[in-house]
Amino acid sequence: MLENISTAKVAGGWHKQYSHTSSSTHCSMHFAVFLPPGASEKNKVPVLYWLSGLTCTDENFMQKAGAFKKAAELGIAIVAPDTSPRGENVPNEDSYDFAQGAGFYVNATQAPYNTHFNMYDYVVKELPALIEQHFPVTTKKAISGHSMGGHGALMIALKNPKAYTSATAFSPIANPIDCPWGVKAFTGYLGTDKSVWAEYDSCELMQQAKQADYLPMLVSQGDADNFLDEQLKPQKLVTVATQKGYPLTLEMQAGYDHSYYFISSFIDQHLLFHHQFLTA
Ligand SMILES: N[C@@H](CCC(=O)N[C@@H](CSC=O)C(=O)NCC(=O)O)C(=O)O
Repeated sequence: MLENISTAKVAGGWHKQYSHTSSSTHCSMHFAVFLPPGASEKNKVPVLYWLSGLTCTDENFMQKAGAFKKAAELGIAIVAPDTSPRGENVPNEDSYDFAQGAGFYVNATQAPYNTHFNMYDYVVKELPALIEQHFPVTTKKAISGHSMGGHGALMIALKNPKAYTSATAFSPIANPIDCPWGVKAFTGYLGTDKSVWAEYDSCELMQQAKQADYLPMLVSQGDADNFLDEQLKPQKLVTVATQKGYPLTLEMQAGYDHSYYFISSFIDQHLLFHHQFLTA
């Protein structure tokens, strides 16, 4: 059962927020959807799933990325889930990089997080099924995200290469098993067995990928990003991609930081990148 929370016309289309009870996270979840003008049961449109970063909700991308005009022009719907389960009964911590607002798009195995923190299942299975049931969309899907959400987008595409036409990321946490944000989150959600961590690490997954499962990837990274060297490490993904002949392009952008100012500067390019594969 979907509950509509807000509706606003934008760029000739519609931005809407919903809540629903999730069978994956066992709590109420919020998501936002942008429907381009003309989307209807007779004219279904493909979907870009957007995964946000630490501290975000469904609102950050929709309010700050400036994606609506280009998505409207290209006829692409955008769906932005929250970044974690939330609520009084959901475990939380007094930190910005773990628990609520920081689900890392994994299925937690460790108590007390394993009841609610199943964001992988939510994003990969439950949310697309819900979107395809209730909105005028096709089954063609692409995926993108920022920082923690960039990790989520690349990792989910690598694990489900037939489900997505293409994947892009802004400033992704490219190798979470080897950076402080990732080590903290994976220890808390997945325990200490690093073979389990590897199942959610884009570098490890790309290393295992079969050529028949390769899909086009674009990564944009600002060179003035404070998190670049310690947390993000996109060059490690490029090293694997080069070894494997994987079709990943990393574009370093001079002077840009980690913020939505960067995302809003290049979101049109990412939408155009996905459009060519969503409409092929
Ligand atoms: N300590 C900072 C960190 C929060 C931050 O920078 N969040 C980014 C994503 S970082 C990686 O996942 C973000 O998107 N913030 C929201 C926004 O609208 O900019 C802090 O707590 O501020």
